[in-house]
Amino acid sequence: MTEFTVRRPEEHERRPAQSTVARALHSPPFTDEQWAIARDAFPAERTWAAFEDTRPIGMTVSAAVDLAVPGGRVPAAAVAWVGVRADRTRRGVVSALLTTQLRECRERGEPAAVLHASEATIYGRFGYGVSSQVKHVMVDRTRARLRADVPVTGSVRLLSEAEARTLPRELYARMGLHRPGMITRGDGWWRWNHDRVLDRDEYLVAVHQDHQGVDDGFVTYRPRSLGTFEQPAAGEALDVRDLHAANPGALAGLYRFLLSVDLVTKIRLKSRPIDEPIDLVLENPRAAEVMAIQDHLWVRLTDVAQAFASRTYGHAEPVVLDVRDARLPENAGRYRISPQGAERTEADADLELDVDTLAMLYLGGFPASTLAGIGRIQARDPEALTRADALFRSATPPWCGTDF
Ligand SMILES: CC(=O)SCCNC(=O)CCNC(=O)[C@H](O)C(C)(C)COP(=O)(O)OP(=O)(O)OC[C@H]1O[C@@H](n2cnc3c(N)ncnc32)[C@H](O)[C@@H]1OP(=O)(O)O
Repeated sequence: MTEFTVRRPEEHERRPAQSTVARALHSPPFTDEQWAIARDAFPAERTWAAFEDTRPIGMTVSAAVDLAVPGGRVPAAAVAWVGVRADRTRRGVVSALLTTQLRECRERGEPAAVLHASEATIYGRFGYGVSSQVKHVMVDRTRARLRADVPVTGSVRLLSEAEARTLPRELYARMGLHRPGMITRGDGWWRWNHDRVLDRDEYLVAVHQDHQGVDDGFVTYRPRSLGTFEQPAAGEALDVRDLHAANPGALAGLYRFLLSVDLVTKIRLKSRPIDEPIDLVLENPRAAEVMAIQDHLWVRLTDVAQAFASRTYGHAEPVVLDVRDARLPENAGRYRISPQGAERTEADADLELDVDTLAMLYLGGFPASTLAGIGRIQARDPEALTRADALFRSATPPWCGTDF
């Protein structure tokens, strides 16, 4: 088996390394135009590549973001572009890359790494756990009518091409990280995931403005013909890519707008919050069908003590967790969690769990009692599960809302 080394790519090696991952993800290598954006969006100082001699065979990269956690936020690494050449898989390349990246993340003072997984079987072994789920919803517009009691708090306007580039950025920043799991979006994110996509795929942007004239929500969407030779009159589907609203009125206004677009028979909303009430605003809730529920944000706590210190807790008697972490053993040990915060302790543990399961608990997406019920938490004191449920609960289910 060939040897490989993990290191930062030299400047001239970055594009070949990135193209290796593009190939692993079954995409063509980057064009000059794509690379001009990608080279800034995925910074050199946050890239690791694996080389056989001078030939790249795998890569991972991350962007610096803030991650919203219950009651606060933490600096985090948003990991992307993980891949290994198809003829060099299953020989430990990604294990070496991700272990290096996780250690760097911890040393850099980022207590969490986050990602969206191509497959749900890859990342658990590296200590990542599913922290939020999403639903994909298809609305049958031919049967969907808004209930009369859905509030009207403003109006919606379509943006010009120039506004479509700038206004969503300002709005997203102004709305803030209002749910655990949300992340900040840097300039590189907007150039790669928004501007480039508007140009390439002809997305449109609509903005909701309240009665006081304040913009408070936006949706990025595009029409897609459903017509075929057999069914030429199938109409259009509206594919919703990005939808954020600062309040329920703005959300309802954006739904109202999408439902009003002529010639449309289907509205496809991808990766929406589990608790989003798109069905409940309709006279016939079954006109909004959940097509899939999926894992979305995977979190890896690289510095458990710092991560614990960065969030707030609900009201309950304290609980002591014994955390196992073979890959980053500095995290292993017992932590006492109380409404006042978290601290290392020598006290006996109430609950034992691996660090990937801790990630499921951390943002409040999965109750400790559920995780114990499926064997992911070992409870020495079953009463402690009720306390942990209350301590780790989040006011809203976590949702990332940003693809990266
Ligand atoms: C955040 C993102 O970018 S998600 C995108 C991830 N990339 C892709 O899906 C692109 C296509 N796939 C690939 O490039 C590679 O197969 C990768 C990155 C998934 C895995 O890379 P490899 O170098 O083969 O992984 P490596 O050899 O280190 O395997 C480590 C372990 O994970 C297991 N593993 C690796 N890939 C998978 C998989 N897809 N499903 C299940 N298990 C896997 C291996 O069997 C091995 O298990 P072991 O520790 O019990 O022996």
